[in-house]
Amino acid sequence: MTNAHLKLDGLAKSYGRFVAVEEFSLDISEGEFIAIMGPSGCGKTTTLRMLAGLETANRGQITLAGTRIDQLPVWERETPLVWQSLALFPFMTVRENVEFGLKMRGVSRAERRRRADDWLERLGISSYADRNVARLSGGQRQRVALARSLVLEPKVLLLDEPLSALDAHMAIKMQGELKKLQRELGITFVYVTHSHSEAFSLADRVVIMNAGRVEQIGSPQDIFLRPRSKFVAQFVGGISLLEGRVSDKEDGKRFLDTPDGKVRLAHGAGLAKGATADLAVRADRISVTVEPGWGENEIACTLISEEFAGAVVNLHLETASGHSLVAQLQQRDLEQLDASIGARVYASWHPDDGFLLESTRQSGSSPRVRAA
Ligand SMILES: Nc1ncnc2c1ncn2[C@@H]1O[C@H](COP(=O)(O)OP(=O)(O)OP(=O)(O)O)[C@@H](O)[C@H]1O
Repeated sequence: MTNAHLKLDGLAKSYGRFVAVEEFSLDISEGEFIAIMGPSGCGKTTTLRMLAGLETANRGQITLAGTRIDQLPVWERETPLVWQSLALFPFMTVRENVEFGLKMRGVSRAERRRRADDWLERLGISSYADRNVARLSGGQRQRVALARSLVLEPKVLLLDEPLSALDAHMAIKMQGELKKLQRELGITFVYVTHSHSEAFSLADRVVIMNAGRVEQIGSPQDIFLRPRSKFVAQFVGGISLLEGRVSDKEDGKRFLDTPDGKVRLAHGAGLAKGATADLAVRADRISVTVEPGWGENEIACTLISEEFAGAVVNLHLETASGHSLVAQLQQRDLEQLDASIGARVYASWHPDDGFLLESTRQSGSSPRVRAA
């Protein structure tokens, strides 16, 4: 038994021998905001289309509020999809677009109008009600697309990169509005996006996909602070990875032998001697100095480049073995560092700030084509 509102159980989709989605399982609670992320082609849209009923899964089940829906046609699913190209009817007015779904469901003219006008009002687009949608800005069209789905009072709203056509300013504004709306209505959102900031600021849980598989599901904090695999660490960014072999215990402490020297692992790092492991350290936990001797875990590096990112600056470093590390400094600390590009510097961190990745699967290493 499960009390999941929307349950995806082992969903899989192939096109010929190409595996678009290998196995997707997720229990979603009522009113939860789920974001699905991953590189282009990893299977995000295919997953959403299976939920919407626009694609038939080869395997697996979808259950909504205890009822199996994967056999139902699109119009009986109550899981409308709002997608990037919007697909509004260009020859209709804003109000006609919003009323369309209700008309298809046989709702009376007066009731259609009342409900459509209510949503136009809520989304701040009443003054455009009689305008042709072709004469709206991207942000206005986005609101019409939302109104058109929300007027049907869906249990789940599926959104495929809904803000990708908007400029950065409008996208941020709409992000806030979407989150507010989702909270107020208590509707479950499943939201596909390429934008890290959208996923991490909006979602209750983020799903990271890679080559048709789910790599990690967790709260934004979990994913950001505790990426499970090398792939997720690299995808999320801002994390330095060091490969090595776990060495003998010395004075009760465990070390990792890396090509750039020995580094101490956090207490409780439970790996057997000789095991290979990937150590991850967040960029904001790495200190950079021009003199050695400041930290317990210290690696000599060359300063390769500085990347300004507002109040902070990312320093890209290279170890003697050619490994890349990234350290995030405050502008003030950078001024104090006084090191130019090409200079020898020392990257250090506290052992407790390093964590071992659970899985060492490489990006793109999973076979995606089934044997004939
Ligand atoms: N109808 C189809 N026939 C064959 N292959 C398809 C079909 N639809 C999708 N694919 C392939 O399945 C894979 C997953 O596609 P999907 O659209 O789900 O990716 P995505 O993660 O949403 O990518 P993007 O971020 O670029 O939109 C891709 O390699 C795509 O080319």
